[in-house]
Amino acid sequence: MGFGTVSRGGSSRWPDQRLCTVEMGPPCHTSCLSRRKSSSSPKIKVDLDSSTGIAVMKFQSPPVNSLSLDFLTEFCISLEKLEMDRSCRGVVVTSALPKIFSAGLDIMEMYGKSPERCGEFWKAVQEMWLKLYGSNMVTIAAINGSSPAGGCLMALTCDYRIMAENPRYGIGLNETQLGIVAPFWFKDTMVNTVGHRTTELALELGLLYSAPDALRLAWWTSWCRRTRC
Ligand SMILES: CC/C=C\C/C=C\C/C=C\C/C=C/C(=O)SCCNC(=O)CCNC(=O)[C@H](O)C(C)(C)COP(=O)(O)OP(=O)(O)OC[C@H]1O[C@@H](n2cnc3c(N)ncnc32)[C@H](O)[C@@H]1OP(=O)(O)O
Repeated sequence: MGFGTVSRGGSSRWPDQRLCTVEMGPPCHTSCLSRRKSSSSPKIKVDLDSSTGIAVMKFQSPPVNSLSLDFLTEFCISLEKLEMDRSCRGVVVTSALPKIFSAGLDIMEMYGKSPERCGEFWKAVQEMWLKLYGSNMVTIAAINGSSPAGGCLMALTCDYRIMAENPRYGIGLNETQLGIVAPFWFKDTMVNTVGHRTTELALELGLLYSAPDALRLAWWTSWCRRTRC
């Protein structure tokens, strides 16, 4: 798989060449296996191949990988652990569930909760964004399912995106369709990737894009024809 370039740098873990390639073929002889480190928390599984320096972080929180306080906390801890592991240079975030990358913020976290709990939740959302955006590692979203709202934010916050081509999968900041306003820093993250005009239209209308449409609008430079990638 090939990925396009973005202007982000300042890390020794970034490859010298600005075009980077990730091979995700079958690993499988013994010496390779011994370089694999796995860890699993209830909602997130991480596999790090120290020989390539690439970790795959899989979301496994049925039914829709919604971003609950627990999910976000596990996400940040997993990312921090990889950040501290000098053998890890890049991380692919993806879903272990069929059809869904992430349904975005867990709606149940925003309903009938105490102000303290709401504050804790919102801080965790911001923490996820800050940690992912500020990561020293190369971050890649392999979007193998629908990715509305907060799920889209997470994908946009990565350095690179690849999306599985399936007409049922949509990605976008569709908050307007839900009657809520995307926070300014959600909007800014989208502007940084696709520019002002596309963002303005997308947010006003609460659009969800298919992979080919998003590709045309420069959300990414590659999409994957398999439904699972
Ligand atoms: C405290 C906070 C303070 C301030 C913040 C204030 C405002 C924040 C403002 C804006 C930012 C908002 C960002 C967001 O991310 S809001 C969430 C937006 N996401 C959605 O609306 C997604 C809605 N879901 C879907 O479109 C579909 O479910 C999906 C395409 C993901 C999957 O479709 P599918 O047909 O496969 O499954 P469903 O039958 O629809 O759902 C299965 C199951 O999952 C539950 N579900 C779905 N989405 C969520 C979610 N985001 N949070 C929690 N639960 C979710 C759904 O209810 C079903 O449950 P059940 O009926 O029990 O089976």
